[in-house]
Amino acid sequence: MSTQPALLIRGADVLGEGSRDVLVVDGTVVATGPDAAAQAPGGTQQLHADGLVLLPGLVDLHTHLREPGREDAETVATGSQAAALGGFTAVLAMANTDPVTDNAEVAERVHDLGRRAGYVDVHPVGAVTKGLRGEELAELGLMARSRARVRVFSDDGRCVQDARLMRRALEYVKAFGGVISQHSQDPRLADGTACCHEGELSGRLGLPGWPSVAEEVVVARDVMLARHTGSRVHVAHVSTAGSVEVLRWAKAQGVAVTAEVTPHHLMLTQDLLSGYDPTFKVNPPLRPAEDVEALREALADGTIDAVATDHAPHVRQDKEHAFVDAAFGMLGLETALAVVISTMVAGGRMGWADVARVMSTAPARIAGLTSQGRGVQTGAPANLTLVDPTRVVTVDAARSRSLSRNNPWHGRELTGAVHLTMLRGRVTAREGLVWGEEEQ
Ligand SMILES: NC(=O)N[C@@H](CC(=O)O)C(=O)O
Ligand SMILES: [Zn+2]
Ligand SMILES: [Zn+2]
Repeated sequence: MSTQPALLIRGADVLGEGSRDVLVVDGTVVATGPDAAAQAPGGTQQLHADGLVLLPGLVDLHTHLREPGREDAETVATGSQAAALGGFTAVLAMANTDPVTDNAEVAERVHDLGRRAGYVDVHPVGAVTKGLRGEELAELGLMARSRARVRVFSDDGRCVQDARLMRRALEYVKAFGGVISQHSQDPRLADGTACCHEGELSGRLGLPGWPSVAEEVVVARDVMLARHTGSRVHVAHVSTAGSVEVLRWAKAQGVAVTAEVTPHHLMLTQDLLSGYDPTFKVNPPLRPAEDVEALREALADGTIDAVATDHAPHVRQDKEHAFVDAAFGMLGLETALAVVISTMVAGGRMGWADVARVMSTAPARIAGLTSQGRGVQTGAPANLTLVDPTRVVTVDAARSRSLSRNNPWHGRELTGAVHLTMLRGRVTAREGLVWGEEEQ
């Protein structure tokens, strides 16, 4: 392994708490503060970071990398590049691949592809049930003990509908500190055709309705199963005010439940569907403004623990259909931080320490990652993200590193841009370029 030159980051605003120098040697933060410069060994490179905010590297609990099986939509390498450009140093790769990540062999393959690409730590999520069929449990223990050390399990894309299976899965993963991440959608209340928030709009547009209660009944049930089993449940892509109410109650009872919200559910509303553009078709659907407001409030007050992208790339042929026939999902890795800054920081609802909590520390804790989300402290691995907090960027879908173009942010002005991302001291992305392109 080649050794990295030491790096002194000068004058960055660390978590918004004031400017400090940070010295990185051999992939580790070795000093912060006034004496960092004095400790720098000969040959240390300097990075002038005045006006930039330094955050711990972001961790995404919910990414679809599509490999194996749909390498035309995304690969571990291209998704990892998009992640690094978005300020991430670790991503959890969902199990709805082909073949499904429901055994140790596929999990290790995804893990190793991530290692080889080298832009972010790729942690495979294991399926809860074999083939995502919802019938029998997948090889949870074997995946946990594999080289991939799987801790997060999800049938995402599908809901684990059977309460008995969900109960057994929760009991099983408790033994090794795992967590079940649930795609909360009661398929009897919102089937596979449901694609528009159920209400006046779905009626007017003539689209099959996806009622809020289809999410809320599953969240409520799972909270009770978590309480009963004493195990951990995580609610993926929370989208309604009612789910927030259930979460608030459950947390007050001390139930081990955590939840994530996506950037799109924090900013975009259902009225975008009136043009029938399949770019805005996503599961769960975009909701009314009242839900968006409830989600923002819940993120700010800690009821929702984390922001997760649900980056869901799809090739043109799967998206360019009549709205009802198009695939569900939208891109998110490269824009997530800017959306959080634009919706939560710019208006003063959250500070930088909160951003670090919801996009790094909390997701790392939920996923059981010990070398991520550690903050900017001496002795911690140098997984870091430098942000230009006031730069306004107009999103251009054509410039994305993702192989797919289903980008709901195209043409939007967002505040905040990733300046640099570092994984264990190595620069993985810098000003729109990824590692390897830099030196040319
Ligand atoms: N979110 C989506 O609309 N789609 C996801 C699956 C999922 O997260 O449910 C996908 O895999 O495309
Ligand atoms: Zn889902
Ligand atoms: Zn998903």
